[in-house]
Amino acid sequence: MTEPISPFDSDAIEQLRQQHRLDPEYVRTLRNRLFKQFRSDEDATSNFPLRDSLRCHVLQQYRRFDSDLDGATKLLFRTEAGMLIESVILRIATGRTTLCVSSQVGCAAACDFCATGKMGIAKNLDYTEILDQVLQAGQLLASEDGSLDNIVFMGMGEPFHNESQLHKTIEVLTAPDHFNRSPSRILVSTVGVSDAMIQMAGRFPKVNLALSLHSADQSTREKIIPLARRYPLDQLRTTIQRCNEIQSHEVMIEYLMLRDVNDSVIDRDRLAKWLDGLNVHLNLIPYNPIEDAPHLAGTEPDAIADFARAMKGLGVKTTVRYSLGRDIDAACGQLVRKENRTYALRLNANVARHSPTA
Ligand SMILES: C[S@@+](CC[C@H](N)C(=O)[O-])C[C@H]1O[C@@H](n2cnc3c(N)ncnc32)[C@H](O)[C@@H]1O
Ligand code: SF4
Repeated sequence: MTEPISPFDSDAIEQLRQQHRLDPEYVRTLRNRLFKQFRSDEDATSNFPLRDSLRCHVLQQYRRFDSDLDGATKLLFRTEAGMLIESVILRIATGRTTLCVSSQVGCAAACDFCATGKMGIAKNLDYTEILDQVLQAGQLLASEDGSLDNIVFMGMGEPFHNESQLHKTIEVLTAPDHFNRSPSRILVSTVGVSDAMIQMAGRFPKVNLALSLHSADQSTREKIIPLARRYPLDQLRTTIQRCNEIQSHEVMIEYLMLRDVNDSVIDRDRLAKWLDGLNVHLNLIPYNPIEDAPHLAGTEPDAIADFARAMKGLGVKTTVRYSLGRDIDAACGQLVRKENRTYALRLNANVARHSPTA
C-alpha cells in the first residue's frame, strides 16, 4: 500500500498522473475545485479517478472557537507530530475576510509580550501544514458562502525563521495553476530579520511586509524583543529603505502600545524621527495581556487615540488596529500553550531517555 499523496505536492501528483497516464485535465479540475473554489473534499475529488490515492489534509481540526463579540473564528489544528497550532479568520465589517496563519509551533524569538514566544519551543511547519490552514479556512468560509480575501503571516511563529517553507508556501499560493492568489493580498509580519526581509522583497516584490518595531529606542526594544540585539535599529532602518527601493508599496510598521514602556511623548517623537523619510504606514496595536507577562500592561484606549493623533500631526500615516476575537483569545491561547508544553516535555523526556548519556 503506497502512502497517500498531498494535493499540495505537485511533484508527487505529476508522478501519479504519469504512472496512470491520466489526462492533465483531471489534475487541473482537482486543483481548481480544491484550491480556487474551496469546495469540500468530497466534491472537489468526486471525479478524480485516483481519489483514493489522495489525502487532502495534513492537519486535523481539533477545536473551533467563535467570538461572541465579532466575526472572529479561531481554528486549532493538530499537526501529525501532535502539536497544536492556531489560525484565525477575521471577518471585518467591510465584508472582507482575513486569515491569519501560523508558520511555526512556538517561536525562538521569545518576545516578552507574546504567548507564542513564552511557549519555550520552536518547530518549523512545513509548507503543506501552512497551506492546509489556508485550504481548511477557505473551505469553512466557502461553506458559509463567504470568500477568503487576505492572508497574513501573523499567527504563531517568526516566518523568516522558516524561510524556505515560507517561500515555497507563497509560490504555491500565487501560482496561477494552484491557489492563484494575488501577492498584494498576502502580508508577512516579522520581528525584523533584515537579510530575509530584503530576500522576500526581491523574490516576491508585491507581497506586503510588516515590521514589528514596538520601539524606536534600542535599549527599550532589546528589553521586550531579545532578537533586537542581533538586528539593531539602524540596520532595520536601512533594511526598510532597501525594501522601499525594491517595492512600490509601503512597509507596515507594527507598534504594540505598552503602558510606561513605549508610549510616552519622548517615545512618540523618537518614533516619528525614526520613520521620517521611509515609505511606511504605522499600525498601533492594543496589547492583549498574557498570563506569562504580569509586569506588562496595555496603554489605555484614549491614550492610544492621542498617540495616533499626534503621529498623524507629525506627518506619519497612522491607523489603530481594532483587535477582533478578544473573548476567544485567552481560552484558546492557554489551551495551545498548555498542550504544547506538555507535549514538548514528553518529547524531551523521550529524547533524554534514548540519548547515550542518559
Ligand atoms: C504573533 S506575531 C507573528 C509574526 C512575527 N513573528 C512578528 O513578530 O511580527 C504577529 C504580531 O502579533 C503581535 N503580538 C504578539 N503578542 C501580542 C500581544 N500579547 N498583544 C498584541 N499583539 C501581540 C506581534 O508583536 C506581531 O506584531
Ligand atoms: S517574533 Fe513574533 S511570534 Fe515570535 S515571539 Fe516575537 S511576537 Fe511572538
